[in-house]
Amino acid sequence: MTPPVVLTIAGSDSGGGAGIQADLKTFAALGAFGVSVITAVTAQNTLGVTAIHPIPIDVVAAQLDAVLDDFPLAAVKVGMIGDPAVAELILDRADRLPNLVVDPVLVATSGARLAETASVAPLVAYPCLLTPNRHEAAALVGRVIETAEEMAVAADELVGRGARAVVVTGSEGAVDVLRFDGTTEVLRGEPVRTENNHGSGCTFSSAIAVRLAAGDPVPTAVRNAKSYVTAALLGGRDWRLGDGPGPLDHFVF
Ligand SMILES: Nc1ncnc2c1ncn2[C@@H]1O[C@H](COP(=O)(O)OP(=O)(O)OP(=O)(O)O)[C@@H](O)[C@H]1O
Ligand SMILES: Cc1ncc(COP(=O)(O)O)c(N)n1
Repeated sequence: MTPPVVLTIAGSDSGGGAGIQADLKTFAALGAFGVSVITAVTAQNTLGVTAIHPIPIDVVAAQLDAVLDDFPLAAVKVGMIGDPAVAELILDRADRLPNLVVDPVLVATSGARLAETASVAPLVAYPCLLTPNRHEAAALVGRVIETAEEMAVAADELVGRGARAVVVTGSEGAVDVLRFDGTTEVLRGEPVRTENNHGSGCTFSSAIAVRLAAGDPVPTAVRNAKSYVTAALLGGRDWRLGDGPGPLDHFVF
């Protein structure tokens, strides 16, 4: 059977745990055919990021148009975009990008800055499904976010700016807050004790995109994606890949 085609527009992680590599593994694990538009090449491993090379905007646009000219897309995930021009490009082609999920990647788990807040700002006002972690949500609304209540207020504020739905993720505590269609849902997952969480946000947003492509309504897609991330965290809990925070086991099933 022909699988749904899901696109990732994101940066490459040479360490294979986050970015394009995590996205394509997630798509494959969950039954979608992945296509990709690379916005930046990072030299990265589990210990940190040593170089970032943004791809020239005309090459980013050429990749996107090559994909759009030949594939029927069922969903699109956006990750690291180092340049506001990439956000403008996505907005320009948005009517051909269904089920748009935007992970506003700003800082890697290792602490390295991957993008400026201004580079994702144009997309935040578009009716997409936005998946900031607490720190990214804080950067977007301009104040510190700690509690689930503060996550809910921030999610509501971001919906007010134009997002269709917002999930603020809580990392290790496994408490996420979804704001969609006038209601707030607090999702309490199983906290996994692990060092290996590199790429959890990339994996989560990619899994949401696949579930939307499969026809799940937004709240179901988010819950299913969360279950998948928990399973992938549990699967990779005891392996050692690199000396720093390692990747998840995307093929845990
Ligand atoms: N240790 C953990 N145990 C259970 N769930 C976790 C854990 N760490 C992250 N998660 C879940 O993973 C998903 C992704 O959230 P997270 O906050 O880690 O994203 P992120 O910080 O943006 O990740 P990244 O920086 O890798 O993009 C959320 O559903 C979150 O609850
Ligand atoms: C290319 C790229 N995209 C996204 C992330 C965020 O993932 P994490 O916060 O787990 O490092 C990353 N490290 N690298």
